[in-house]
Amino acid sequence: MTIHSTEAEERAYVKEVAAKLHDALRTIENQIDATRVEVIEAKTYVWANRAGLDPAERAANRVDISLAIDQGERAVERHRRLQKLIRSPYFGRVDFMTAGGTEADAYYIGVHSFGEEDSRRNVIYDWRSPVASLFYDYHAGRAAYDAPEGVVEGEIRLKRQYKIIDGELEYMIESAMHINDEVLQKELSRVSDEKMRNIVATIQKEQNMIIRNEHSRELIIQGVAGSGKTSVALHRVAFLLYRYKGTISSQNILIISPNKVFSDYISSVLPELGEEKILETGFDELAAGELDGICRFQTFAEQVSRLTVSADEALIDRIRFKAGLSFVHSIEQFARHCAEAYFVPVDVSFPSVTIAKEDIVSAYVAAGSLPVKPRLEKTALIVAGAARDEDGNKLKPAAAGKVRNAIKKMFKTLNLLSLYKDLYTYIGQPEQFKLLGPKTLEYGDVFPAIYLKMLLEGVQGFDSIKHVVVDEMQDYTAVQYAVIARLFPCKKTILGDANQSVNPYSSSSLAEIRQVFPEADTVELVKSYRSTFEIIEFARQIHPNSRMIPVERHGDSPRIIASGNAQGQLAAIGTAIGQFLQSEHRSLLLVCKTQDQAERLFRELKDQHDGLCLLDFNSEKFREGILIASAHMAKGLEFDQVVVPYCDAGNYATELDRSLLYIACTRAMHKLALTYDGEASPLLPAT
Ligand SMILES: Nc1ncnc2c1ncn2[C@@H]1O[C@H](COP(=O)(O)OP(=O)(O)OP(=O)(O)O)[C@@H](O)[C@H]1O
Repeated sequence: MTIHSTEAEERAYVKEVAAKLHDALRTIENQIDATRVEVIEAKTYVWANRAGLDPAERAANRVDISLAIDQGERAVERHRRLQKLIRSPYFGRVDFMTAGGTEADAYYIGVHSFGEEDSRRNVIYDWRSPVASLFYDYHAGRAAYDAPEGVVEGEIRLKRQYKIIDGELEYMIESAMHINDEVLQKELSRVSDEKMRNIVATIQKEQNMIIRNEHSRELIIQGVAGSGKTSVALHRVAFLLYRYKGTISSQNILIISPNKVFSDYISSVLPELGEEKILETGFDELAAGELDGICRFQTFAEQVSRLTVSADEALIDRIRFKAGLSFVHSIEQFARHCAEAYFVPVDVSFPSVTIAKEDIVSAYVAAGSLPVKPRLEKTALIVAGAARDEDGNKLKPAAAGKVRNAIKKMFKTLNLLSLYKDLYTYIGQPEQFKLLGPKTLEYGDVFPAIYLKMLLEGVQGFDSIKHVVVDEMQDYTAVQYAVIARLFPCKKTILGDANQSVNPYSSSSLAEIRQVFPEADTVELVKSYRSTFEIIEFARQIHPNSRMIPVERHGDSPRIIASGNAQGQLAAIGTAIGQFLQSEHRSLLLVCKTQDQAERLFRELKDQHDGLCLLDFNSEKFREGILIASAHMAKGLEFDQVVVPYCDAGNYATELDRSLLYIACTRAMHKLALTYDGEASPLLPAT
C-alpha cells in the first residue's frame, strides 16, 4: 500500500511532520532552559561556598558545570537543525521494497535526519544515510544500496521530489527518472545567493558517486567550469564527517583553496549541511610556514600579475623548467647526492680524545635511512656517546659537545638557500635560478626549495589532518604535489579544470598529477550546471578543448559590444551596469584580465556608480552587488551577470589570455557581455 499517494495527502503529511518537529523543538527548548538554570545554580553554589569547598569538591563541580554546558551546546545544535527542518523538512522520497518483501517502505529524505523520540521511528532520513543513495542513483524499478550489514536489493516503487519553503509545499514532482530535470532547472534558474549553496536536493548520479566514494586514497576530479567540482568536494566532506562520525571531525579536514574570498564564498555550505566549518589554508600560507626565518618569496598572485603584464621569455622558461615531474626527480637526485658528497668525514682529535674517521663513517652509514639533518645529528650523538678519552672514560658533556659540533661541521652546508643554488649547478642549469631580490625567491622556486628542505631536514607533517581537499588543482606544479604528499600523508580529494589555469606555464594536467599520485582514482565531470546553454556554447568557442556539456537552460545570447574609443567602451559598461540595476539579479562581476586593469576600471567607474567593490589579493570577503576583479581573483566564484571589458586584440592575445578569458566568461550564470574598442580579440567567437 502506498501511503500519502495524492498531493492532498502529501500536503497533510507536511503539516503532520511540521507538528512533530514543533513538538520536538519545544522539548529541546525546555531542555535548554533547564540546562541554563542548572549551570547558573551550579556556578552560584560554587561562588557562594568558595571558602568551604575543598579542591576535590571544586574540581567535581567544575566537571559537572562543563558537562552541563556541553549538553546545552548539543541541545542548541539540535535546536538549530530542527528549526531548519521546520522550514524545509525534506526534499525527496523513495518507496523501496526489499527483495522478498511484500510492501514498500516510504523514506523521506532531508538535509538532516529526524526521529520520533517515543516510537524511535525515523521520520526523515539524512541525505547521507545509506538508503538515501537510492534517491540519487536510481529510476523506479530494481535498485540496491550499501548498508552497514551489506548490499540491500529490492525495487523502487515510487520516487518524488518536493519543494517545501517555510513549511509550505510549493510543488511536488513524481520522478521516475533521476533527479528530475524540471527541479534541477528551477534550482539553476534561481538568482545567485550571497554564498555558495548546498545542492543536496538535486545531486546528480555522477556527483553522488564522488560524494560517497570511501575507498579512494586520492580522488582526482577533472571537471569543466561549472560542473559542481567544488560543491561536490564539500558535500563529500559532509558525507565523510557523517560516515566517520567519532573518528573524523571538521578539525581533521583541511581545504587548500586559492584565496580568502573563495574560502569565504564556500564557507556556508558545510554549516548549511549541519557541519562545522573545516580548516582552510592556501599554498602561500603553507610556504610562509615552511620558509619562516629562511627567506622571503614572491606569491603566486604576484607571479601571475607579472606574467599578465609582460611576457618575459626568460622568466617563462624558468617557470616551465620547474613545473614538471622531471624537476621533482632532479631535486630528489640532488638530495641523495648531497647526503653523500657534502659529508666529508675526517679524524677528530682534541686533547685527550681521538676519533677515527672510519667510526664516523660507519655511524653515518648506519643512520642512512634518515634525511641529512637528523642523520647528521644522530651520527654526532652516537659517535660522541661511544667515544672514550685516553683513560677509557666516557666524554664529559663539554668534550662530547665539541665532538658533536665537529661532526656536524663535516657537512659542507645546511643553509637552504646555498644548497638550493647548488642544485642548479649540480644539474648543469645555473641560469635557471635567479633571486627576485636579496634572499627573496621567485614563486617558481618556492616549492622546489621547500621540497629540498623536506628531503634534507625531514618533514613535520600535519598528523591531525585526515583528509585534504585541493581545489584548482591545475594551478599547482608537480613539486607542489610532492610537498603536499609529504605534508599530508592522508586521503585527498583533488579537483580542478585543466582549461582554467591562470598560469599555463606552470599548470598541471590530470596526467601529470596522476604521475605524482599513481594510485589515484580519477573522475571526469563534463556536464556544466552554472551557466545557460548560450553562455556555455560561447565559452566553448573560446576554449575549443573544453568538453563542457550544457544543461538545457536557455537565456540571452552573450553580447560582444564594440565601441569606437575608450570613452565609448566605458559608456557601454555603464549601460550594462544600469541594466543590471534594473533587473532582478543580485550580483554583477566586471572581470578584467589583470589586477591593474581592474583597478583602473574601478577608478573610472566609482564616482558614477555607488557601491562598486574592487576585489584584490588582500580581499577576504565575498559580497553581492557589483564587483570588479581580475580573472585570477574571480576563479571559483559565480555571478548572475558578467561583463568582460577590454576584449581588444592587444589585450587578449596569448594562450594565457585565452584561459583568463574562458575563466571570466564561465563565471556568468545568466547573462554575459564583452566590451572592447579598436580591434576585437581574435580569441572572441565570431558573431
Ligand atoms: N547537482 C546540482 N544541482 C544544482 N546545482 C548544481 C549541481 N551541481 C552544480 N550545481 C551548481 O552549479 C554551479 C557551479 O558549481 P561549482 O562552483 O561547484 O562548480 P565548479 O566545477 O567548481 O566550477 P568552476 O570550476 O567553474 O569554478 C553552482 O551554482 C552549483 O550550485
